[in-house]
Amino acid sequence: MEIRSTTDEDLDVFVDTVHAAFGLFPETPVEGGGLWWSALDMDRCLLALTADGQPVGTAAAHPFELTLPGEAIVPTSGVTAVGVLPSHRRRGVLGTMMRHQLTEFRARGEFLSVLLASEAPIYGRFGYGPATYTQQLKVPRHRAALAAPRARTVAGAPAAGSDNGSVEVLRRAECGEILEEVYDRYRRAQPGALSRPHRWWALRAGQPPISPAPRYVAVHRDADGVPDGYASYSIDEAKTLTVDETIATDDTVYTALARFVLGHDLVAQVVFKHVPPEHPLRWQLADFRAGQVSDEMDWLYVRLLDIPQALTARGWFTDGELVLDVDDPFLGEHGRYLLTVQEGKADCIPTDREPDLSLDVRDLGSIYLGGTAPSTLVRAGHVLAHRPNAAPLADALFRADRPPHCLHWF
Ligand SMILES: CC(=O)SCCNC(=O)CCNC(=O)[C@H](O)C(C)(C)COP(=O)(O)OP(=O)(O)OC[C@H]1O[C@@H](n2cnc3c(N)ncnc32)[C@H](O)[C@@H]1OP(=O)(O)O
Repeated sequence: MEIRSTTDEDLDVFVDTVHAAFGLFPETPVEGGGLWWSALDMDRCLLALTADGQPVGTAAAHPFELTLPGEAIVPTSGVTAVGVLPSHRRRGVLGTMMRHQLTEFRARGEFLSVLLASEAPIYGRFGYGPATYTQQLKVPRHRAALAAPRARTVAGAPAAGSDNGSVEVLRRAECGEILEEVYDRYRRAQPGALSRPHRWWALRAGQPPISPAPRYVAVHRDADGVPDGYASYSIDEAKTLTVDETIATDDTVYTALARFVLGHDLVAQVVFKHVPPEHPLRWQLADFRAGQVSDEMDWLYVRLLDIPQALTARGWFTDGELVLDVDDPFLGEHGRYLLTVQEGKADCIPTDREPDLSLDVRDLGSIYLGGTAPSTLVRAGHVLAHRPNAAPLADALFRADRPPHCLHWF
């Protein structure tokens, strides 16, 4: 089995092979782009070939930036387009491609990698753990009233800022660069969010609202007219208004956009796709049970490649000290680290002190962004706590400024 990097000349073979692996036929290119694979960087793709040169496997990586807790922005490779022909499965082709990729990422100086998994059991063995989660929120319109915010200042005035902005509805094709600019501001402050490289928007490569699919977009502007949020949506024959994504640079803007779609005439229900866990919108509904949560699922998987670098890159919100004993069976590595957090910054050095927690690198990937509590993995039997207060201390340390969330599909 040979694994080799591709060039632009390999695009057709790559696209045919990955589609055959998924049992699909490649779509016919359309003018104006819109095809997911048009955004691939061919010099970051791999082909697996048999001894007689037949392509049987594919893997690709997008160069993204990932926002970590504390608004730290780091480069990462987003693994995608992984496929092995049905005729060549379970012979180790994927394992060989994964090893090749991880070596390449490290050679580029990257200390973590991410992906979205087609099936949850595939990637744990390669050191990837689910790290962000997403869910749908459905609200019947007749139960969609928002409660008045209860928080008051000491002087008794409402504490929540009122929205001084405005909402304008545009067709997707009329939005110009507004969505790209607003998304970029949003993702820089949202832990777990990925950058969307300009070429994705230019090529219309991705899911709505990036793709050319027809959409209306409610664009929110601040008091000075500067766009600071949007909700891209469509309404079907069953009178369901489905919001592809609600992107807001702060909570007041999110509330204004939610209020707008929830108040839309001639609509029976509103479905918000991709709501982050613990999002305040459910609490804002006057009728808590009006918000029906469904389709909760894992989204971004994280794989650490350099543990001290990764742990010192993110922001921290509680001081403390923890010894982590980390096993990386796929890469055949093992390390014990003393993590010391002081005033928002971490130091992470090798140690031979007794460990507080012993864990697999995939589980460290799951807790890294603050979206999975270490104590949950202790209770699940995956992480071993060596003393009673190790898990609560780890929970407090790893918790992020807000739950990580990613809604970029790749
Ligand atoms: C990030 C993305 O692109 S997600 C898209 C992933 N691709 C797909 O789902 C397309 C359809 N599936 C496929 O193309 C293939 O089945 C792949 C790519 C998932 C796996 O490729 P293979 O070459 O068969 O995997 P490989 O032989 O290296 O398997 C390595 C191990 O993973 C296991 N494994 C592989 N696929 C799966 C799966 N879908 N579910 C559970 N375990 C799996 C194998 O059993 C093997 O375990 P072992 O080492 O204990 O024996």
